[in-house]
Amino acid sequence: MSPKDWADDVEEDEDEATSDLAKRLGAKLPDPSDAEPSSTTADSPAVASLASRIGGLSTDSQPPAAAPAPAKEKERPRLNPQAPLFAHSLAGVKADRTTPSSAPAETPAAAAAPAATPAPAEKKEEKPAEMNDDGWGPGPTNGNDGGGNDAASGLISSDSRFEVEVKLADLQADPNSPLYSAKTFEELPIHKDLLKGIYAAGFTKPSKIQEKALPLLLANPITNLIGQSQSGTGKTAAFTLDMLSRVDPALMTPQAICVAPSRELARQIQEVVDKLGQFTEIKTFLAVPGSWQKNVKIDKHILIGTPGTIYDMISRRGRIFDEKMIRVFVLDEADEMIQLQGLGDQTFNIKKMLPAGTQHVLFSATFPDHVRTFAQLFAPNANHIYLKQEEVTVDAIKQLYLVCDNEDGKFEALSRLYDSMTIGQSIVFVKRRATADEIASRLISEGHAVASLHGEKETGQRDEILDGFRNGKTKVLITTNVLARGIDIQQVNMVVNYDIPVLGPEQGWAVDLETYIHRIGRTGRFGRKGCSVTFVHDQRSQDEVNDIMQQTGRPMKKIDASNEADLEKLDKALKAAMKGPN
Ligand SMILES: Nc1ncnc2c1ncn2[C@@H]1O[C@H](COP(=O)(O)OP(=O)(O)OP(=O)(O)O)[C@@H](O)[C@H]1O
Repeated sequence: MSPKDWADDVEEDEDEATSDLAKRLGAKLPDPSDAEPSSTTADSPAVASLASRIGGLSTDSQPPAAAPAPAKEKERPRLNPQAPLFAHSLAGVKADRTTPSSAPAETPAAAAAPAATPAPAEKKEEKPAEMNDDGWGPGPTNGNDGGGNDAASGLISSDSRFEVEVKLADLQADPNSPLYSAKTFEELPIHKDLLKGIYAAGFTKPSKIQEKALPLLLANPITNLIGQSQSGTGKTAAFTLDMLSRVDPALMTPQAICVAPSRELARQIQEVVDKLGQFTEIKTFLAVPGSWQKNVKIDKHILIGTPGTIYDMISRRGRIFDEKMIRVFVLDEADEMIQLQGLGDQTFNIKKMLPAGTQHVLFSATFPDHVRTFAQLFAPNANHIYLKQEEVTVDAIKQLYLVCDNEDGKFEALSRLYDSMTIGQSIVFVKRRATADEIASRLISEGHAVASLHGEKETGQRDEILDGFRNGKTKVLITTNVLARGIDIQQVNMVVNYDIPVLGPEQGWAVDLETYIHRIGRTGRFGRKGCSVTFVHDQRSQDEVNDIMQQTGRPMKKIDASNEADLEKLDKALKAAMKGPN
């Protein structure tokens, strides 16, 4: 894999800052091939080096978040008491809104895992890799969305239960669901103009992560937050409402930055911020390559973008925006954003330039143990909301694997799936860009509405392809890891892992569990159901699937592409997934 290929999956079109990073990464990265990178796991020396760099950051001596250094704080802009959202809307300071009585304390200990994990239902004994004979495996081994009730938790476990419909309201009333909420948005410390935006977006109740994170995020004094919640459970709205609450609309300069690993995700986040903030005066700016001009100041309140571009802007020392005005720094997909071989360098470089007292907010569906250490160094004294390992995947996503004869048999199986299934929309993940293009053109020649998207395409073309998929013009998107994280398209009811994601050579090409979890999380969003189908074509890929089952503690049902009964069941499951929870 060439250094460029390794780096450019996520930042391929970044400018100088990225090429510099790519050069530096290049020195360490072997295996020239055209594979798209998976997020990489830093090994111990890397951890040590990163930790030492964090230790040397000028802002590292960030005060305990709850008590920003007074001297530095004085340099910061003064609050505008007239600002409609700022200050008055924040938790604990809004006189006319009662702070929720159950708002968690501000100490990390008080906000640790239990905050995200209400009294767990009685656990069943785990038997990760065993299958039932009923064709679709057992219900959840332990769970967070149905307490073992297949109808509520996922797709089907027997035909008799297949028709049971579970509504979003049911899921939000189930204490074991990540969508559960004991509260309403009104009970949370959110300004009325933002409430209007929330209701206009169609949200009626907060999800668990929103309910838990918002009081912590909005409390004063400002405290950092590291928040983990399953894919598709509403993390974006949680950090978006924090940014919207903390900027002063009267100050026409960026005051919050959100970084994401891909331009597609940055665009999507910008849409969410614009939607939730539509009844405010707050404006956003998309900071991706080509979107800004040197020496032209940005007068918008919230910057959302990829880290190479934002670092490039910020390193121009006030000519694009004044970094001293930044109050909130959000890392979406934070585990990826702080990994050394991913986007870590630029993210750390941005952090170094921000004033003391900036709130650091890190969100992801995955925080592997070694990354938690980084995260805690990056966001000192943060409140933590972590999931237990067995809670990381949602049961609403039925995980299957499909056995093919060999590598060539994978395309035949895929083609068969699309010929015989009633598939709404689906995303197929492959390792190499060339494979994405090749599969797309073969499926197109068979008459399917397919597109491919990867890091080598022009940025404008990438936007057009994703928009086409979002609005249903294309039904199948063949892509690489560039879309593995964050992309939210509710009608996607199937994810195919045509190639199983693996880590780099330094990790012995081991299964990339985090990428697997994020990939399958493109379906089954916010209470909807979905299927993931992982292709197995030899002993190695079978071992990888076994490894995934073992690590997630979730069984995966084996399906045979040549078995009509299996295909029929998959078809039924996909049809159920298309109904959605509402
Ligand atoms: N309170 C809510 N009520 C109803 N829908 C919601 C609510 N909060 C978020 N959603 C919807 O849920 C979907 C998933 O949300 P979002 O994209 O924020 O998930 P996420 O947790 O960031 O997932 P990922 O880990 O994949 O990035 C979105 O379509 C969003 O509009």
